[in-house]
Amino acid sequence: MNAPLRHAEVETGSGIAVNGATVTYRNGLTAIRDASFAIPTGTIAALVGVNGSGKSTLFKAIMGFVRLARGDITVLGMPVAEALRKNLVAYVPQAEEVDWNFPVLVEDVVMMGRYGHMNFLRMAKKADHEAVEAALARVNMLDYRKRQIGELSGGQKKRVFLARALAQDGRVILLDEPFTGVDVKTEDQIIALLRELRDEGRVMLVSTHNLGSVPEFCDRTILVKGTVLAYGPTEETFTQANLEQAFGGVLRHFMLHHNTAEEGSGVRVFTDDERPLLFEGGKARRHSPGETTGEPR
Ligand SMILES: Nc1ncnc2c1ncn2[C@@H]1O[C@H](COP(=O)(O)OP(=O)(O)OP(=O)(O)O)[C@@H](O)[C@H]1O
Repeated sequence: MNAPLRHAEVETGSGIAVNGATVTYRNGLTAIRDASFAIPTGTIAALVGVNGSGKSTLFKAIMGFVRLARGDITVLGMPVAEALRKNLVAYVPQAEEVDWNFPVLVEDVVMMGRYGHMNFLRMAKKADHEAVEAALARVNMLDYRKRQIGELSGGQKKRVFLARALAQDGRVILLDEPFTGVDVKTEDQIIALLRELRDEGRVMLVSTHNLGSVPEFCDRTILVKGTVLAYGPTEETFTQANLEQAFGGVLRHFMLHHNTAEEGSGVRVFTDDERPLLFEGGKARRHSPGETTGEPR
């Protein structure tokens, strides 16, 4: 019998359930040990941790790219291999994983999301073209459909890969650092889109270094450091104490170097996109636009 999940949740509509997962790479390094978390459908969850903490390894495990030495993962209640066969898992990669010099048009990238729906000849049908068009319209990139992918800005590239996930109609969407290299406006657009997708009952798992945005739009947070340190509703897990455990000195360094001011129980953390994160009584919230920052409250 499997060990019970930490913060045991019995959820109907299970989105992703990772139970005691351990991944050891060929060189003998165990990147993730005994990791457990569960995310229900209709959720945006943040996967938060420092570089090398194992976020990508968890993504790879959910996409079946790496084998589990122990434990198991189910996606929408089925084993990973079955969910992949049914084309249910979509992936939005980090910019660094993509060869931007490869000569391919925006609409061709989005069409790749349809491959799993086509037969082995990969002949696009009317429905496939319609899905590509709808996906590009949804991310406001229809006007760029004939552009070379390498000719786009960082935020536009992200939106094209989001459109690919939409064209695929993935019920579970894994997004690796979706806010790196995008401006605040694009970040807001992406967040708005993720909220719509959540309301459609999809599951989004978002790996991010941008702590500032997490309490704003992620319902759940999973803190990673070689294992899952904590997971659950963001208001319970995204606490100063848990973040310090996950980030160790890095969080303090981050605070020290970003004009943090401590007053009473509130610690202001000025994040890289200039929208500070504020810890009050150990809990985080983001400053609202217009709210004064740096002033005693
Ligand atoms: N193919 C591999 N073979 C051996 N070790 C690996 C491999 N891929 C990753 N690792 C190691 O596993 C650990 C976790 O790496 P992982 O890429 O999952 O971290 P991450 O949290 O995604 O980091 P980042 O934020 O930098 O993307 C690291 O120590 C890394 O060096």
